[in-house]
Amino acid sequence: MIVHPELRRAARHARRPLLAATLLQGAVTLSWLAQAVLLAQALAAIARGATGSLPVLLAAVLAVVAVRAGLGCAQRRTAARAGAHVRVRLRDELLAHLGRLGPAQLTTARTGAVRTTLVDGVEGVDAYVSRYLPQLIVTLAAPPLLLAAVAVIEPRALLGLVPALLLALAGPRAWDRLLARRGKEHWDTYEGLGADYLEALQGMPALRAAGAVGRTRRRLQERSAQLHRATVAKLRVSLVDTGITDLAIQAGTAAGALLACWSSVTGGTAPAGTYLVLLLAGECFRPVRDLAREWHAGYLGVSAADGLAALRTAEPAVPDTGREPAEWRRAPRLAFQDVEFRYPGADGPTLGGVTFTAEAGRTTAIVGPSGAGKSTLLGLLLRHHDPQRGRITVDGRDTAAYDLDSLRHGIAVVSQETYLFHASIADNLRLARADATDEDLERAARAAGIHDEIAALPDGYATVLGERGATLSGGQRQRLALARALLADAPVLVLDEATSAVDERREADIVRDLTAAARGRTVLVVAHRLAAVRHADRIVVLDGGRVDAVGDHRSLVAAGGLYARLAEAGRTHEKGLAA
Ligand SMILES: Nc1ncnc2c1ncn2[C@@H]1O[C@H](COP(=O)(O)OP(=O)(O)OP(=O)(O)O)[C@@H](O)[C@H]1O
Repeated sequence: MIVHPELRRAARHARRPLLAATLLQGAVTLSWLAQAVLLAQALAAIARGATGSLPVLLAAVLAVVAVRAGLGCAQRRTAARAGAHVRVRLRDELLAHLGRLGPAQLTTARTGAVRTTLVDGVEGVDAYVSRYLPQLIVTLAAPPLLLAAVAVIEPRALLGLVPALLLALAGPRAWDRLLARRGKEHWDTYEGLGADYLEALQGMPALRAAGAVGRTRRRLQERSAQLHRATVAKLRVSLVDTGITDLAIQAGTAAGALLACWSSVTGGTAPAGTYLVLLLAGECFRPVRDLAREWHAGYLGVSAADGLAALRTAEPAVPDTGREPAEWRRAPRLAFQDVEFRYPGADGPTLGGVTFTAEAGRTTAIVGPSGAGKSTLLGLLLRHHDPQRGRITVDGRDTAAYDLDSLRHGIAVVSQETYLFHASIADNLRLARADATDEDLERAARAAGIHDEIAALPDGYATVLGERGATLSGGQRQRLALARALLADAPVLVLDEATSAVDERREADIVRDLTAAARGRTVLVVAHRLAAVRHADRIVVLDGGRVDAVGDHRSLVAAGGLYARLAEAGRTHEKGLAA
């Protein structure tokens, strides 16, 4: 009888249907009581030899059975509706919260584990809330009423029923803590296995290339065995629970019946009363038995409750307290002022006092060696984290002053890791703008250098892409993601190695077309290959988390610093490839 606060909270999403389901469950229980009364009267009539009233009594029993069938049906429908409501609201709430948490959370949580909580955990909550909770309320309310009825007819029967009922309800509580612990262990193992499988499936090409498929299979087998052991450990405790309840039910029913028979033999109770007590003794325990059954259905919800609570209450890496809508009339100017940032738990700062501006409506490139902090800068602009010192302003206002959703909406991003969904090309593009016309899609695709390839497909823009865009090449995926970002029509466009999978010739063409298509927007580009950014209005050279130099291609090459060395290294690499 574990009532986790998270599950109580979830139940609030469907107060009314749950109340209706509980009342209907109560009515079902009352119908059993009515049936017991009628059967007791029929049995007493048979004992007396007064069979004249039997047809009426038996017809009444049949009517009660029919009514109960109807009530049961309505109860299950109402409970299913309540459960579905809880599921939808809970998933929606969790997804919205995950969206607010941003990528910072997803670098610490495993995707497979989050998926298990969102899908299986929420299913478990549905069963707990819609089936277990109504039965729990009925189980707490009905037996006292039945005991009161028995007390009126034969108080001595209570000597057997009350202790047994108390044992059936309170006995298993001694194991609640252990059961909760085992449940948590089981859930953690289950979540871990889900995450392991997802990772193995997604990383199958890498595993195959590394010849590590066999090793991974053995590791997954061991994890499955671990889950089996956790399930058995949990079942053992659960079985003790059920055993105690069953024992109490059997003993209580037998003791109640014996006491009623003894009372009848000694002339203390009339036959009708004895039959009624015999039948009511069984009815006292019916809700307890039903509760044990529903417990097994809703148990997964109890196990998942901690994980759900952790997900729902996870603190975003940045506070969303800004109220200003990011609705810039013109492309805004971006300014980084003495920005210092250290990742949580990192030894030293990743950025140590970065200052530069990206002028409104211009293209600014950020270049530098691997690990210089380029992606980190872009992450700070999008407020995946906040800097510990310094400011980042957009259109003269601190990024923290903007409403987080609208800030991120105003900045379209294409990163190295594009994400395409198992849907048509058009649907993938329209994620950026649901009301975009076919002409809009085509214009964006042309600018991103992918239109001709889409048009050559038999189904064109209606072509369904495999999961993560599996049916496209890396370069095509990137260009589609670029088209999507252009379609978003955001005043700021951020490209983080957005063309890294495209060949160098193509990259130069795309960047030229893109610059034309993005004219009027403020564009921030990070690229390894300097050829992709040499035409940028301004180039910021970052090294070891500090700005090494700022200028245009010509002046930076002339200055002969890090940029010139990077440009030289790029040229040597190109020659090497050409040779
Ligand atoms: N989530 C994180 N937690 C801790 N450290 C991180 C995290 N992300 C990046 N770093 C560290 O911050 C430093 C800068 O990383 P960043 O990705 O910003 O560099 P970059 O210049 O974009 O590199 P590249 O050109 O290779 O993409 C690196 O040393 C990296 O290890």
